Amino acid sequence: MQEGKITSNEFGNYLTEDAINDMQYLHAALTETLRLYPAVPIEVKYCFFDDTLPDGFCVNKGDLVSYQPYPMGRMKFLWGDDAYEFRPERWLNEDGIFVPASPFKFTAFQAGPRICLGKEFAYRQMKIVVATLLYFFKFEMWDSSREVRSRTMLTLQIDGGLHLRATHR
Ligand code: HEM
Repeated sequence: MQEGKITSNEFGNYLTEDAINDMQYLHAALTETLRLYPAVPIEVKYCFFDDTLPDGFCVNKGDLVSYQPYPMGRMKFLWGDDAYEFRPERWLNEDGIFVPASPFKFTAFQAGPRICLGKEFAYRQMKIVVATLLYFFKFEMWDSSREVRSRTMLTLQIDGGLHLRATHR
């Protein structure tokens, strides 16, 4: 620990409700990460009865219907020409305040009555962990020439892991 630096326990005291709510850019960066790399990349639903979807498409009992957060997060007609770019600013208004997208467009947490119950809790956890790590450490790729690829399982995983070098700030 460098002289003059606070400890991680002391840093924790700064992570109040207000401080976490004020982390608008971090909220945007986490959302942008989930847009491009949704933890659940592909979802399948089973129809319990015949039904008509909002666009008029008919489904029958026993049909499987899939919605796919991974490709949806990269569709240019949904996100614009820079859909493949990691740009947290797309989520912020001119005052730097996070503006949520419809959960039917940003589907990483699903949407409707069965939307992820832990969504807000997950954001809080992610903000606490990321804010603490970034306060104390700088991260860089262990091998900057390596291309990071994801692997689609039930959840989205990083092929071969993500090897980083962490140095104290
Ligand atoms: C970044 C983190 C998370 C993501 C991306 C995420 C995503 C999702 C998704 C896509 C579903 C729908 C699954 C399905 O029905 O097929 C879901 C459901 C659910 N999640 Fe999360 N989740 C996250 C964190 C959490 C946490 C931390 C909790 C608990 C504290 C949680 C609790 C739940 C529960 C209870 C459901 C079921 C809701 C229902 O079926 O009515 N999630 N989540």
